[in-house]
Amino acid sequence: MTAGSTGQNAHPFGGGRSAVADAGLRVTGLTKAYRGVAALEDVELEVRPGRMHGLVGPNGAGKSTLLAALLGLLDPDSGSMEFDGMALGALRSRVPGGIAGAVEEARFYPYLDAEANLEVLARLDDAGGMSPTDALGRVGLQSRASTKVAAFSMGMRARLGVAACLMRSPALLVLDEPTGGLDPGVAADLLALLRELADGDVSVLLSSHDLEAVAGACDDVTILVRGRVVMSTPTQALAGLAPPEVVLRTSDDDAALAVAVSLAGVEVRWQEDRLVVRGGQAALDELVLSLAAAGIAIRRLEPRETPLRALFDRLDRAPK
Ligand SMILES: Nc1ncnc2c1ncn2[C@@H]1O[C@H](COP(=O)(O)OP(=O)(O)OP(=O)(O)O)[C@@H](O)[C@H]1O
Repeated sequence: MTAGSTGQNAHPFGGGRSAVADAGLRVTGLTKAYRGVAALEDVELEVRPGRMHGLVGPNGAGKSTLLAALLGLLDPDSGSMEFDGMALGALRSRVPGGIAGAVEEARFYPYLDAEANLEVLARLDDAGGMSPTDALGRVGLQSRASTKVAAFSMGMRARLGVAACLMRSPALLVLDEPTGGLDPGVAADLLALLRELADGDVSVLLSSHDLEAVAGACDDVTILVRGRVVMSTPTQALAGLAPPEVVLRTSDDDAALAVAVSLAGVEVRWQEDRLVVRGGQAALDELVLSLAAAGIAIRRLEPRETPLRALFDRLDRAPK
């Protein structure tokens, strides 16, 4: 699917939006089923102005369905979607200050250069926003304006997709898996670009199944599992929600087990021939000090998973 847009005249790009009551995006009770099978169930989502918001969930969680509904590419069965306090359905005019984005990857003519591709879009979709040249500059592709898109890497295509959206001067940029298929370094660069936009005047809503990457870049995260929101929180609050499991190897694992079970806040179990412990940072610090005091040397203390992965797995396993 290609870029879609909704917008309104009342709050053009930039100035004045913060004064709007109910500013930003608010989704309430959104439901969508495909042939009777629920893809979204009673979804609530809020993206406040100037924030970068990650929508995270495993495959099939409903992320693309939700973003497609926001971009007007499919109709939900029920619920409401409002932007700056106005129903999205009523905002399908192509004017600055609305929502722009892409579900699935943005597509371009491979035999045209980057600037020509954006010029085609500008002619088709006179959004009155940034010029192709300015949009290319904004995403760091100014030196590639005359390069045919056929020669573009996936990272450059992703940036060009962002540039296409920026030509609509959106207040909210909606991107489905923008880092999907990108090498970690390229993905990090793209997230840094989106972060810059969010630090400017474009709120960003992006989907991903990489909770770590999202948590590192976004201000807020909403976790969607099987069509339902299971958590929506500032990303700072994620740390410590689910302490990770840690593999512990010592000079005397049997004695270490006895020490660990005696400590509050530490869960310990054997997994095959290894000790696996789980606890918050303070509890693990206490374990380390207690092992040292008992004359037990620590040979390995290594997370088996990141805290966010632990959280994600726990939410994914939770009963419906
Ligand atoms: N056009 C469709 N027809 C029927 N079922 C669909 C359609 N699109 C999505 N679904 C189903 O709706 C559910 C949510 O799909 P969706 O693509 O929104 O999830 P997602 O979180 O974006 O997954 P992924 O990360 O794999 O893209 C899935 O069970 C999917 O099979």
